[in-house]
Amino acid sequence: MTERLPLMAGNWKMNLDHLEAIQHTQKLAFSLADKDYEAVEVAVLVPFTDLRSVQTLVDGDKLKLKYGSQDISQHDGGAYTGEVSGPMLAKLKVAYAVIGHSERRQYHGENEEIVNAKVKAAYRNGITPILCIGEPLEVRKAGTHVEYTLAQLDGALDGVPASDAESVVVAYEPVWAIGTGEVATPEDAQEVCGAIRARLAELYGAELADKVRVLYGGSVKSSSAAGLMAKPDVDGGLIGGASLDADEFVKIVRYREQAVG
Ligand SMILES: O=C[C@H](O)COP(=O)(O)O
Repeated sequence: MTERLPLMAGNWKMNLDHLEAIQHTQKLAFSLADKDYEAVEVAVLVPFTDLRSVQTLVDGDKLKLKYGSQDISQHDGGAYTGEVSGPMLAKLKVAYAVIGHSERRQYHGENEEIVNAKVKAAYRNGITPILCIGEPLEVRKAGTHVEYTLAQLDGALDGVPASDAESVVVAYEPVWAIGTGEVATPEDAQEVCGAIRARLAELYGAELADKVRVLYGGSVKSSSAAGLMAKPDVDGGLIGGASLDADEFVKIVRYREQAVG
């Protein structure tokens, strides 16, 4: 089995202006040591207006912190008012773009076709997608959460070749656990993350599936991270609210020091 480097990615959502972003990034940079980065890849996924500030800090101070955007346009340029393109993001050297977050699906009408086009736009521009999938509460209650989530995965990766898909990061985020304080149990997370890897194996082969990092997201805190990370198919976290507190985020990065709750 491949040794997958865990990824802890902080999704700031629509929080922290560019001045606050500088402060927050400096605090993370000060707190995180080389040994943290050796054990875990650490990324911040920031509002578009923060990207240039974060890039300047990362480049200037040669930080090992990775950064990315929370969205990407499906188009590479043109008359698309308000959109930010892959080439623009690539110029800012973003490593990642979050694609298909449930908040974008819910509030911005992003369907499978758009998510798929955005995944392709990211790859076209050398950016790694963090592809978010996961079921709403009613689907969980109906017990069809695995099928629902795998259908989202199939749709998002439709027509994506293995040479691209091998680097994808998939984030399983059950909508009922996002921002609610209701974290999925490690067993819930493993059930779906394991099914995602199995589907990747069906689509692209076991070797590729073994390399892909599958994250869990939804109310992750330092008190729950170790338990989630103990599961074999959970390779990291997509962390919203808790990533806005630098000390708490650093504790999550150091989940190995926390008790498995
Ligand atoms: O992208 C992050 C997820 O939406 C989780 O957010 P949360 O940790 O605030 O629940």
